[in-house]
Amino acid sequence: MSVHSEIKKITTETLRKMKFDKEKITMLTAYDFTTAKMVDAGGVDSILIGDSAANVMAGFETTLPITLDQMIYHTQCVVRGVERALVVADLPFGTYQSNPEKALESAVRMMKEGGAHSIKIEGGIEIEDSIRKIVNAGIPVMGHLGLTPQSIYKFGTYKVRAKEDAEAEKLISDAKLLEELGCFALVLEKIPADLAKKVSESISIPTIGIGAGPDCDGQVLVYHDMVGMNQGFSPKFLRRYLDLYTEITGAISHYVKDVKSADFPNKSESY
Ligand SMILES: Nc1nc(=O)c2c([nH]1)NC[C@@H]1CN(c3ccc(C(=O)N[C@@H](CCC(=O)O)C(=O)O)cc3)CN21
Ligand SMILES: CC(C)C(=O)C(=O)O
Ligand SMILES: [Mg+2]
Repeated sequence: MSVHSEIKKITTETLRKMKFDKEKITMLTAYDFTTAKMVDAGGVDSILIGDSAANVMAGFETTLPITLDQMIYHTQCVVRGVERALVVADLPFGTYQSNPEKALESAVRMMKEGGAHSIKIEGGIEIEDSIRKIVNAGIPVMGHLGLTPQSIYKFGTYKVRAKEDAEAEKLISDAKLLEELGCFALVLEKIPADLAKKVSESISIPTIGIGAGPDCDGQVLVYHDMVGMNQGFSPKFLRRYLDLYTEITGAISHYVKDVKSADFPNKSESY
């Protein structure tokens, strides 16, 4: 560790303390070095290398096809750009479910090769043994409940989850289980705001919401969605802070026009 480092790095302990102090936690995704530098400089507390990379980086319909090798590559790129934020990397579909040994192996690769500070996996009681195994190896685990996109073929839709009492009860007991298993935080995706509030108040680890209302301990969005690069995705929970799709396509057509008209490059741009 450098003696010159002045930036106070965010740790899982920082997030725990932020919940205790009622300071909201901010999280955004990033998948590459240049974006990670900007997201970190903007002051987010945590950066997620989401398996949403399958969608926004690779153009797949679901998150299922992305591989552990590909997630490790994205994580390596992000880690090189981050100075302050806590880095969380999604383990992709098929690398941790139903096999605790394989789960630990995947998590270790993500830490060792990817350089992540922690990992995130989707599910509750179904993946209890995998979580226990990974936590026992000293790897911080973030849980993910509610809409869990790796199970899209089980549910068939991306509709709001846990609206019925039975599903809400299971979500509450899963959240308590994740806390008991030693997860340091958990994502709550697309569930009723009242339920997210209840969960957030009933556990001591931070909840990070996406489409889970204002009472979570923090919020997460996909970078490409919040800067308006991703025009095709408009769920109600999304707030767009820029319209980069329009900005960037505008700049590109301007460049095309300048080259076609021989305006670019000019004398001062030539040797
Ligand atoms: N670009 C992007 N942003 C995300 O937030 C995201 C991903 N990709 N990929 C992985 C998961 C999938 N997520 C999703 C996917 C769909 C909806 C959603 O609300 N879809 C529809 C409604 C579907 C329905 O009602 O059946 C919508 O309104 O856009 C929300 C979160 C969140 N994650
Ligand atoms: C939407 C967030 C929580 C996620 O899991 C992802 O980006 O993959
Ligand atoms: Mg994900």
